[in-house]
Amino acid sequence: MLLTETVNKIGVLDQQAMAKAKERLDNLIKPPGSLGQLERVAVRLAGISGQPRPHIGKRVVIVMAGDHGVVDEGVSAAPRDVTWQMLPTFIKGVAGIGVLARHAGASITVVDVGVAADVDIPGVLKRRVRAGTGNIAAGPAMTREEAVAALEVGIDVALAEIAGGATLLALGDMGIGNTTPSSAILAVLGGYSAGEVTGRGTMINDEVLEKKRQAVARALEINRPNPFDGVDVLAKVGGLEIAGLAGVVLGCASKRVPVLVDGFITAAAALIAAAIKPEAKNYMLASHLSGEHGHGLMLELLGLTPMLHMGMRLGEGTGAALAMHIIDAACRVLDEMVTFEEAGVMDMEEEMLHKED
Ligand SMILES: Cc1cc2ncn([C@H]3O[C@H](COP(=O)(O)O)[C@@H](O)[C@H]3O)c2cc1C
Ligand SMILES: O=C(O)c1cccnc1
Repeated sequence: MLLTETVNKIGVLDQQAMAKAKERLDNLIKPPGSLGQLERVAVRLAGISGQPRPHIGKRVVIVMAGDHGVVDEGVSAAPRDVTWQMLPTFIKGVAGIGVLARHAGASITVVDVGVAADVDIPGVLKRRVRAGTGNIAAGPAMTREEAVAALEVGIDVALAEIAGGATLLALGDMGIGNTTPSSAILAVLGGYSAGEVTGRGTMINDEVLEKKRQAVARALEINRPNPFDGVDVLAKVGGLEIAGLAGVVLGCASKRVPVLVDGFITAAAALIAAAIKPEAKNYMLASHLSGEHGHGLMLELLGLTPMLHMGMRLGEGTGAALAMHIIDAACRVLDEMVTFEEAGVMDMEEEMLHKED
């Protein structure tokens, strides 16, 4: 089975490459640690790739799309059909992710893992496991077999991109209603109540927010997901695009390729991947802190520090695409800055010794 095979390949970070990267950063012509998180990102990339001076070349944003039965509860400000209607705009490069991916030199791969409408959109990879999930406020989102199939779609897509030369993948989501299952996932895996994790998604009003909280509470009550079984949580209160994205994380981790987590929905997918295989967290980088309430709690559970604080709350992979600029900057600093020795600049320790003389 592709899932088991992939999970078994996921291991620890390369400590030797990290130590070498850290040593070089400490010897560059600057006070130690003065480039802050940029340095920590560079060290993490070294540990992921196993290269003391990592190079990021081809990068791809993978946008997974799926629909959600829970939309019937009136939890979103947008109608279900917006899910499929957005897909051609991704392909044309005119949506938020189109612009930001282009700006970051990334291509976009759009995958239909579970759109409800009977449509075929040119340019979209059709890997539909089922036409939308069941309503989680009334029963499970999908069967365990469907959850595994959707996870494997994600693994398959990630492995194909990596085989095609991608050295960095970013997660993007499209699915009206998907902040509801994402809230439910956070509640189960973080041990929170529905009230603590449910936010405004597409900027819903107070009345809709209350309905959404109740839908999340009912989803937890009716389905009783097992927090120690990531696939069970995914099948009972997840989503098809969330499953696909969790699969992308596992695929990247199995190939030692860094994966950029975007906002609330992709972080829910990252939580599922981490519940399936805790070491998968090693290969994740948090791009930004979303404006969606609860995203910070997810990143905390994952042990990730976001690079950007932009108040973005769109999804689609937009925050992840923007953070690619930081990834590039981190690699270039590590590779292109010179050491005290290379520059013939007296290093700080040496100077201290002189002062003591
Ligand atoms: C036009 C439009 C474009 C989007 N692109 C991403 N989302 C984001 O909003 C949705 C989640 O919010 P909720 O759970 O409140 O429905 C997802 O599709 C997510 O990708 C969009 C939403 C809309 C309306
Ligand atoms: O954090 C996100 O990515 C997000 C938040 C609200 C709606 N859609 C996406």
